[in-house]
Amino acid sequence: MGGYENGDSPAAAAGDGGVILGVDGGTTNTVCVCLPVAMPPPESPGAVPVLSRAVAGCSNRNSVGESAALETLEQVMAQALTLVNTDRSAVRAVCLAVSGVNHPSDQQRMLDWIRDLFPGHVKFYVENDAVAALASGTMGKLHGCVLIAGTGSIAYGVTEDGKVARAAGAGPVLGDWGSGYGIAAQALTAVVKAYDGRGPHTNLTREILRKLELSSPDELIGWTYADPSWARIAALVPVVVSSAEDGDEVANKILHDSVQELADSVVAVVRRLKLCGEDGMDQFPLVLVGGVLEGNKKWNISGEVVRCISKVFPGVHPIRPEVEPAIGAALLAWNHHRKGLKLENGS
Ligand SMILES: Nc1ncnc2c1ncn2[C@@H]1O[C@H](COP(=O)(O)OP(=O)(O)OP(=O)(O)O)[C@@H](O)[C@H]1O
Repeated sequence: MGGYENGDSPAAAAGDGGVILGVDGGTTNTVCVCLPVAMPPPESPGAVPVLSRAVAGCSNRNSVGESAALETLEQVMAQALTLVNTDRSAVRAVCLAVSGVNHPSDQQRMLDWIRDLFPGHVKFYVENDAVAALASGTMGKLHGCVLIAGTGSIAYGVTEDGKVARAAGAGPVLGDWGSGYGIAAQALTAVVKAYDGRGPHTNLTREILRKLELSSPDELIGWTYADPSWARIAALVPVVVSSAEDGDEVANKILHDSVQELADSVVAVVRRLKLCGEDGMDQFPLVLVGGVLEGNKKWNISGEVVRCISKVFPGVHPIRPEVEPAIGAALLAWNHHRKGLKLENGS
């Protein structure tokens, strides 16, 4: 990922204009990137001059508690600055996009905390991590909708005047059926139902048992109780996809229903934010992120989701980001900082 030009010292690479930090804080890990303030607007993802990139562990306060999450954020930002031989005094703006920031009170608490770490002139933007994913597809512009489908799923939209809306993303108990967990849980349920005689025969039984090295559906009970972590269940999605590709009707129905769920969450967000007019023809970006939306040989989940959405909103403009969310967060802060400078200069 990026780096500074050969021959430049890190401090020179940071330049007199100072630096911007972008942080993508997740449950699995936390990434911080450092960009120079003095850079031309990047015309392509490859043109973003990343000065440094640091990685740390989980910073979701719902998973590890507030003090551990804040400590991780502080460490990862310090490490990114050390890698360019500079310190907090060089920072002009920071965007923290962190999972678990769902409410204005979460945002306010984090702002109060981060203000004490940096000099008074630094500008801060605290957002949900979905915002960094959106910005990674729009190169820092906050407008449009992002659909994330990994272990969990969420649709999150932002308008140019700052209104936000989300749909799904509430966890499996509250109906995220398009998520990796949702798809795999439906597949496991179908296997158990078929075994009981409550549902149709499905090749998912053979394929899932083979994958888990179990010999009977009875053993699934012990397997799920042994460790019900969402990611462990969600890891079965490729088995569902390959069974559907091989013509299994139950697997195909699970994927079609999940595609509809994902499309419905995007449509709900676009409607609520009026990102598209009544005729559905206005163009709006839809950034697609997460393992479930990766391309497959035959069963193209993201392609099907976009096809469903475009029946309602033909103006949908799908984007697969070419930069990581932390760079999206940094570009967002960089854009805000640049606009602020222009206003100060009266241009
Ligand atoms: N080829 C594939 N087709 C469909 N799904 C896949 C494919 N490869 C991996 N997956 C699924 O993608 C999910 C993991 O995606 P990702 O790594 O984006 O999620 P995560 O970061 O663990 O979750 P979250 O974004 O909710 O924190 C798992 O459910 C996995 O089974």
